[in-house]
Amino acid sequence: MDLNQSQREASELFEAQSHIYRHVFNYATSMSLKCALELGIPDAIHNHGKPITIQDLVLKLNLPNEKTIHLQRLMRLLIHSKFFSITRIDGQNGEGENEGYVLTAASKLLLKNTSENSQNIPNLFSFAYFNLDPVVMTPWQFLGKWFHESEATIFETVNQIPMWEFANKNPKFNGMFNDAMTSDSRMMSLAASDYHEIFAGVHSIVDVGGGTGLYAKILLEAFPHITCTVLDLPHVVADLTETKNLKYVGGDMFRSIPSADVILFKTVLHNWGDDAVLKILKQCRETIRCRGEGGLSKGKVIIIDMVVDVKHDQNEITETKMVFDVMMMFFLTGKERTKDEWEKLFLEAGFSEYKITNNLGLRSLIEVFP
Ligand SMILES: C[S@@+](CC[C@H](N)C(=O)[O-])C[C@H]1O[C@@H](n2cnc3c(N)ncnc32)[C@H](O)[C@@H]1O
Ligand SMILES: O=c1cc(-c2ccc(O)cc2)oc2c(O)c(O)ccc12
Repeated sequence: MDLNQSQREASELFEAQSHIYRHVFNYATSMSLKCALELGIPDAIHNHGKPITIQDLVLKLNLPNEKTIHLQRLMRLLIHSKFFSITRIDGQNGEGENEGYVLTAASKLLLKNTSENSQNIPNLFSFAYFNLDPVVMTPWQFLGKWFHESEATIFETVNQIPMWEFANKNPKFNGMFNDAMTSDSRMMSLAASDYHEIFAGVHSIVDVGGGTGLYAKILLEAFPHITCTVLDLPHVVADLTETKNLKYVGGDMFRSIPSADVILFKTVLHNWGDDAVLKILKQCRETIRCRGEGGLSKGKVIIIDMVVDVKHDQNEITETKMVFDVMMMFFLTGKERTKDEWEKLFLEAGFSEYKITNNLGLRSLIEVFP
């Protein structure tokens, strides 16, 4: 059927309305996901060991029977958002056909961190839980206000002090943030064994801003001959257990970075603006130069962070990288960088070459050479 001009305009506006509603209510999907995590739905489905009917799910979650229909509707949204899937179950004892919920790749990553599911098995429960907590979500309400104010970040507009200081003063926030970052680091175990070439000839690593050391442990498991020093702020590394080849140093990367064959920054440099990153990279360049003069291997810097690539990345990946970019800007004065933006910093800091490996999903591994 041919549409006339006014029908075409109306259709375009209805589409625009739908687009607006989808984005205005994006938070409803996030909050429904949070609800599923609070209720323990992924674990209940996982522990059932086979597709679970809505009736059994209500029982497992200890919910009142009258909430069955509400749970079913929550599940319908989360199935549509690819967090769960539904499959047919052949009825037993002549009960006829039924349907059961199963996990998807996304909900398998959201199982709670039980002892059965610990260490290096990827798990993003703590990451999701932290980012859906009111402490993290509330400041987003004040973006407009922040644009009129003089604080460097929205975190300061809302909490009066920068985030790292806040973490130092609030053990609960510090614990939740570190757990979230550790949970994000677990994903790295999926690619560690691909890095034989990258870590060939490497005997020592300093993981700068390495948090509680999970990524260091993943690397040491894959390359046991290496020794690793994790440098982080004193309140982050206090009371952590060292091993023969894993040491912790409490300090400030802007003051001093211990020397090593590899100076590693995993999701650290995107927390900072260009001036701060340049300062850190120049310091790394100097450390590497001095090692060369001392007859040691010159070494390299390894950065694990996002590289924004609108031309080649899928739309969903680009959107996520841009969300991280504004999150880094509003909360930490940081940014997600394009290849050209990274290159400019490397050259300005005195490095001559770099190589990007893309096998970490949203993140890339960048080797930077003197
Ligand atoms: C986003 S987290 C990344 C942690 C870890 N690399 C990971 O990927 O899980 C950034 C880390 O930088 C640390 N950090 C912030 N300022 C620092 C400083 N001045 N010196 C050393 N570490 C710092 C934080 O405490 C935090 O652990
Ligand atoms: O996923 C995150 C979240 C944060 C974050 C968001 C809001 C806050 O009030 C504090 C922290 O920070 C992150 C971060 O620094 C990082 O390097 C990776 C991920 C996240």
